[in-house]
Amino acid sequence: MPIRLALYQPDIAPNAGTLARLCACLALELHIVEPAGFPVGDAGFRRAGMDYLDRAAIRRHASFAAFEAWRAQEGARLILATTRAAASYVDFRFAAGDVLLLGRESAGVPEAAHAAADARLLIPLAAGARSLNVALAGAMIAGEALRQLGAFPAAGTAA
Ligand SMILES: C[S@@+](CC[C@H](N)C(=O)[O-])C[C@H]1O[C@@H](n2cnc3c(N)ncnc32)[C@H](O)[C@@H]1O
Repeated sequence: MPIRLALYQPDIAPNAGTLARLCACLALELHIVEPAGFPVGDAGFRRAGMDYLDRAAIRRHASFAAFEAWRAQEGARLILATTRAAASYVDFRFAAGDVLLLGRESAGVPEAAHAAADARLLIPLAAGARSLNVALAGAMIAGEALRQLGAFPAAGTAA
């Protein structure tokens, strides 16, 4: 198991669909911490995820507490992507099984999730820039983690 991606109460269905497609293409699990701001089966989610949704391993957790119970069972570290971090994600050593948590588009994550994280990582941005789109942030950090772990799917296996 390389890393897992997790979304904290995502607001915007096409972003979640884009990340579901990313996870399907990179053979990563996607965990969604509910409540999301859109229903299961949302048209924007399906449009962005396309047919990749059929092969995406998506697990929904009813609450952050339920997500944390699952993570404790897995013995996995929680790695939070946040604009409130000081440490750049490229300087972090990822480990197999890490769960990369992405915040909601409108508000990031609450203090409890921030405090629960084993590490908080920043994608450094140009002066004055507030944040990246959540799907782009997830793709950048997942790419670095897979590079470090040598865990990209073998070339030529894409369908
Ligand atoms: C649109 S941003 C959220 C902005 C929100 N106002 C905040 O303060 O967190 C959505 C999510 O993308 C990720 N993200 C976006 N830009 C980032 C950056 N420069 N470094 C780390 N994570 C970032 C974070 O997980 C963030 O919670």
